[in-house]
Amino acid sequence: MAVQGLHKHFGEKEAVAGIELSIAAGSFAGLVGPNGAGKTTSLSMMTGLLRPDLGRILINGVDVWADPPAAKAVIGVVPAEARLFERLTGRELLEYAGRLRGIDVAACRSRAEELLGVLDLVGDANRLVADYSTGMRKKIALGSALIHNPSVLFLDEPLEGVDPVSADSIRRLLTRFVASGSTVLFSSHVMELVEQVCDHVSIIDKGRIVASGTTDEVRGGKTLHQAFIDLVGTRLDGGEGLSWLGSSSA
Ligand SMILES: Nc1ncnc2c1ncn2[C@@H]1O[C@H](COP(=O)(O)OP(=O)(O)OP(=O)(O)O)[C@@H](O)[C@H]1O
Repeated sequence: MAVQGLHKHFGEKEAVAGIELSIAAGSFAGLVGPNGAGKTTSLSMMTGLLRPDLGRILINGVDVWADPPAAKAVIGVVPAEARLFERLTGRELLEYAGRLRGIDVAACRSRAEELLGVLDLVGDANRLVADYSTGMRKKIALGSALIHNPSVLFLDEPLEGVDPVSADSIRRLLTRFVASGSTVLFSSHVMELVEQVCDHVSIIDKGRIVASGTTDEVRGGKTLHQAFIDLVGTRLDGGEGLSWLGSSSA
């Protein structure tokens, strides 16, 4: 997939200021950046949810904003806070997601069972999504985004609020998905995770890509955490102000 000259303003605020990205098929790519850097805005434009002011996004050569149905047919999306059909059970939600994607009933059923198994949700498959925990919601949203076997999967903070066991099942599923030749692009604040799973990393700050390449290139011999701090800078000056904070002051 490729992103060319992507821009977005909200009033005076330039949220995304000319992003260029090129991610090869079969990559496990991470988009990292501080709060407010423009990750969610960029992902929303890439997935056809927010119209760019300028720029193009190409997925398998299809321009997302010139032909949204064709582009959306080959992508899957897991937003940071997925809006799910709360009154369906987990199993029903997966089957429904498959049916919406035009997959026949028998295939939806068998794919849903396999996904429930891999995501460790078999025991909760007949509970309403409204009663799911944060981690279970992330997992069922991921299953719903994968059931049509997309070529590119976009995830916004996929492991936020997810316990280590669920995080591991999500990570394994994504790794398997990428190994089959599909592409993952996800945003995260968790540098250790990105460093561990991603072969491609882009760092975004104030709406601009400040580093992009293989994980080793971007790290440049340091940890990704250190490279990130060096590029983006520390946000809080530890020496100035806050003299009242702490037990030594009255
Ligand atoms: N709908 C909106 N209206 C006005 N400003 C917005 C809107 N959405 C985002 N912004 C602004 O655009 C900038 C980028 O926001 P965005 O949500 O893309 O950042 P982010 O990198 O995803 O941040 P976080 O890591 O905190 O989720 C921020 O300054 C934000 O306040």
